[in-house]
Amino acid sequence: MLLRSVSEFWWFPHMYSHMQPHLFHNHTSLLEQMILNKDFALEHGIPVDQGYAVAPHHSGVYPVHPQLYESWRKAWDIRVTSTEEYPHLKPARYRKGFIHNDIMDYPGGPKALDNSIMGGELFLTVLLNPISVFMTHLSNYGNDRLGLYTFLHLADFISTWTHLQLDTLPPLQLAQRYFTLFPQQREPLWQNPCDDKRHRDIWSKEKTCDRLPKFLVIGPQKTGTTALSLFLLMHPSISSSFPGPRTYGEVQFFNTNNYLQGIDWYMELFPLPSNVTSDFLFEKSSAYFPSEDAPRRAAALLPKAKILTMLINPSDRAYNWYQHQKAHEDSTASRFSFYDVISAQHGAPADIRSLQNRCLTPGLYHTHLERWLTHYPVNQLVVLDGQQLRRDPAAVMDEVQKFLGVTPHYNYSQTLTFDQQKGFWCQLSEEGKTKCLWSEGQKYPPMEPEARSYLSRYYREHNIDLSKLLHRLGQPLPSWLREELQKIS
Ligand SMILES: Nc1ncnc2c1ncn2[C@@H]1O[C@H](COP(=O)(O)OS(=O)(=O)O)[C@@H](OP(=O)(O)O)[C@H]1O
Repeated sequence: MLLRSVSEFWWFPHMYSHMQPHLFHNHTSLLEQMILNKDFALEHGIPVDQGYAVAPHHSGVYPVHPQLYESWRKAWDIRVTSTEEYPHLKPARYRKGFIHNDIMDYPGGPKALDNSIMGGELFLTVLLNPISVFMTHLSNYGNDRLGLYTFLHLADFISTWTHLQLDTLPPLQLAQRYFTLFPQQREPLWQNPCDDKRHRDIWSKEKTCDRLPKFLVIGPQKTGTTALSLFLLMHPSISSSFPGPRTYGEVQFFNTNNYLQGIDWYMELFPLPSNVTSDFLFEKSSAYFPSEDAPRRAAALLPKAKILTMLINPSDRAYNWYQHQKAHEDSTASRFSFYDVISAQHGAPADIRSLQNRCLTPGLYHTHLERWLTHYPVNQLVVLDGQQLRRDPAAVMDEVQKFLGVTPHYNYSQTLTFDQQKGFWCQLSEEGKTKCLWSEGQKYPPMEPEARSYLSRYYREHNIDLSKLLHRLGQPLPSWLREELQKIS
């Protein structure tokens, strides 16, 4: 009987029966189940080209199960789903859409019917959202008579009490309209699937949130973050991410398009800790510090993480960075002197202005720290002194251990040694060998006085703001900042 009326309803382009995709870890078997269903549909002339699917039990869409997205696209060319519950489970009117792997997910409405038609939650959902999607289950609603009742009355109530005009479109067009209305929602904001039991329940049992970092070293670049990472890894309870692909060993998840790969991609880059409570995973991506996106995204996924930042005099940082670019044969850095780059004015060629921007902007420490502090509480962020790390790394590492609360206490003064030839502190192995970061010491000449005084002036107000911020945070002023402030007075 149903097959005779195929043009009257939409087929369920999913797996055979009502299977939950997050229970299938293996992509191939998930796909097989979908193909079984599709073969059935094809055999009986049921249309399968609508590009729209809903996940049974809301499983696999959010928290994202990449296997589902892959199979959906391969088997059914799914382009849109209205499976609900992203990223906040309640209330319904606050739900948002997102796009992952080119599949659009936009929010649906309540599953359960309550007394919310007449001015309640259901009514508000329609009133406050230009687009609402509702699903009903034949079996849930007394063969859907209750569903019919509810929506007829809802429409009635809305047309009686408001000037809203109700309209409808097929799923794909509706989703397109949705993301035109809310372009800012196109990008997902990943949250920790283990923070909410309801999310955990519809997440694969083979995945674990233990593979997420407990702290981040956020940079900025050229302040000594690689040395800090090397020293951190000497601690028996601390491990880092594996080297990220294509980003010079850094993961760069929160600040780049890597973020769009999803959290499975991110978690794969971490080892499984042997002891979840005492092991500390971290990653260092020094471009996180000045990133507009990183603090918001990091705080959504890792709200409890500790944030380590290392600062040196921003003028020195700019100079080190420029020399680094030059050593890596950046064509603009090779053609223009440091002074030319930092002092370029508005009308200067675009390439030099772009290099200038990348060189100077990370040094606006106060601005970037304030951004991190709008997303993380003060006690989760520490500002380390990069100049002190160069002079007395054991003291900095003691401060870091205390801040992280990592055990056992590791004695860095016995395991770090100063290499006179290289001019840096290096790791001393048990066999008495030294492991340094660079094979040679610094190769470039000191900064010219003209450039230094230009930058001192350039960063003056920012340094004053930074000192006020550190004061507010109860964190000591690094020596370089004191020196810069003395120049002002
Ligand atoms: N112990 C030790 N060994 C080696 N290098 C040390 C050390 N402590 C601090 N530094 C300083 O670190 C500077 C490089 O900073 P980063 O590691 O943050 O650079 S990067 O952004 O990751 O490329 C690097 O800057 P350059 O000298 O300009 O290369 C060093 O001055």
